[in-house]
Amino acid sequence: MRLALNVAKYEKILDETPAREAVEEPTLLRPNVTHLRTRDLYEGLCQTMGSQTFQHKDPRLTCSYHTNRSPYLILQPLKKEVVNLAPYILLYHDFVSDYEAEKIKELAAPWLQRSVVASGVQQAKVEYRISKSAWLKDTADPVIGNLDVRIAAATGLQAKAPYAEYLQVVNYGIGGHYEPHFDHATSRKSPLYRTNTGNRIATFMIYLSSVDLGGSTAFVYANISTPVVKNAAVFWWNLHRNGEGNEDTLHAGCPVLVGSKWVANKWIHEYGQEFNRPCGVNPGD
Ligand SMILES: O=C(O)CCC(=O)C(=O)O
Ligand SMILES: [Fe+2]
Repeated sequence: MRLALNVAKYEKILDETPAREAVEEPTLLRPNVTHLRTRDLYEGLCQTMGSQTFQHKDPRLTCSYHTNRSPYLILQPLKKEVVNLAPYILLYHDFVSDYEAEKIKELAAPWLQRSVVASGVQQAKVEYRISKSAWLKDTADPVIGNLDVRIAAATGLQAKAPYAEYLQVVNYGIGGHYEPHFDHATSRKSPLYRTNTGNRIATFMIYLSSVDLGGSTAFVYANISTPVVKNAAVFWWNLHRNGEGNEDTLHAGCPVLVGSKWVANKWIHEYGQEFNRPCGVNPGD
């Protein structure tokens, strides 16, 4: 009885509702920007999710214990994997412990906000970066302060403000991604220069979670993607020794298909590193 009444009720509503005009779906056009022309490469790399096996082809892509002549690392060497030579990309396995990864996420969680990117002199929310992020000062907790010490030991660079940015913690939900971009500023007007410490010479990015599917970091021109290896950290130089941006570092955070992805970024700036990474004039270095 109830069912029959419902059917009659909804048929009446349908009869009375004017037919909706066909809605034309807007076509999503990809802007004609150089790095977006690499879209197909990017999507291909996201689909292979770090399964490239170049390691077998080049003996210079090694795994080793890394002490960097630092007393800190002699006691606790890092597991370093050379993932790519040009651009130079390293993966440090087990760079943080499970406890540290959980602590960093716990400290960041209350402060997460929609991520932004540098847009001219300002910062803007854009649809090509879908995630939430928060900044953590080294004084927020001993775990964060210790991390700076370890990053400095691994890279031989100064990792504390103002020579580096605070730690940026990023969370991507399902569908979260960051399309191909450079970490360094490509314009002198960028807000990155506000601290007067130059451009971002290097990126040190720690994976604080694993992901069930998707989410690898794709290096478009290097033609590799690094899978999300929990507790591992990726390092690369954004700038050549002559201070110019290395365009081969174009990279992306692939869409997360299943799971929740967490990373922490430490961006190291040029100034203060003069004796740690001396300048050079060769545009290839
Ligand atoms: O999430 C990733 O794998 C890459 C993130 C990234 O490139 C960035 O935050 O600048
Ligand atoms: Fe990036």
